[in-house]
Amino acid sequence: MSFMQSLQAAWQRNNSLVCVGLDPEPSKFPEHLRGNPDAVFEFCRAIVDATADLVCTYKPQIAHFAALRAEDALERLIAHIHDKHPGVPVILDAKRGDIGSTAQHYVSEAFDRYQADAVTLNPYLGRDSVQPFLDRADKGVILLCHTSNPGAADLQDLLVSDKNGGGKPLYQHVAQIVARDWNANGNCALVTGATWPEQLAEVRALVGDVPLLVPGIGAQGGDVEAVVRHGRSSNGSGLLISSSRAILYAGNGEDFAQAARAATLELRETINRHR
Ligand SMILES: O=c1ccn([C@@H]2O[C@H](COP(=O)(O)O)[C@@H](O)[C@H]2O)c(=O)[nH]1
Repeated sequence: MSFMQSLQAAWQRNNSLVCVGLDPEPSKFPEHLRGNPDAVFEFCRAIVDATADLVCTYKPQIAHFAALRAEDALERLIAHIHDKHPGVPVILDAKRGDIGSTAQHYVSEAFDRYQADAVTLNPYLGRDSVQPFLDRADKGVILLCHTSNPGAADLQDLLVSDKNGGGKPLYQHVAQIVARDWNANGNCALVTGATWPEQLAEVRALVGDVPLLVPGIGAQGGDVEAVVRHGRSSNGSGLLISSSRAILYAGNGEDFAQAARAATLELRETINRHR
């Protein structure tokens, strides 16, 4: 099954638009895991096993593993998700982007080494930097459009001129070229931050039913109701609403995974109330 088919199936099967972000931070782990040499894997595996029936995707952020020299834990974690929770796609949040020859290695990193189903990319280097990913029609290609951070406006809101002399913000141009030109294989999605609901609505209006990965609720303070109202697709779906810290660190005792489950359940219900 392709990423898009798995995503559609997971949206329906789990009645969920929740994407749980897997961002391990050992200083926030519960006491009983602290001395464990495999704590990163054990922590993330417990979260996954406690939430897999409530989510549409998982999104491990690669820097959180690489900084800890825990890339092998990330490989094992993704293998575990595929093995024990088949049908829940994994997005490698890597935000890659480079010239074509190097991009091929990033393709291999995401899809061969880590066996991810989709990867986040920075579109700033242009079409040829993304093409090797687009060519993997079975894999998801998720392009930064309007990110959730305060500095997103510094560059992404700058007006760019089109061929007819009209102007529009860069993020709208990204949304349009991805939906119109880069999505020939139907495997593209866009990152649009929850903290910018107006821009989210503008992107949705430009891209039809292209899926939107929406980080920025929970710890970053985005409003779930506004995200759903502005971002849902024509059938009340089309969103991967991502939360990491608010779910991972909902509890810090021995029952941390159950606390994460309760937080995921609550988020799923809040989202579904507004769909
Ligand atoms: O625009 C973006 C793109 C990616 N992220 C990533 O999502 C999570 C958010 O974590 P929270 O704890 O839910 O705030 C994190 O991995 C970021 O690198 C983003 O926040 N905004």
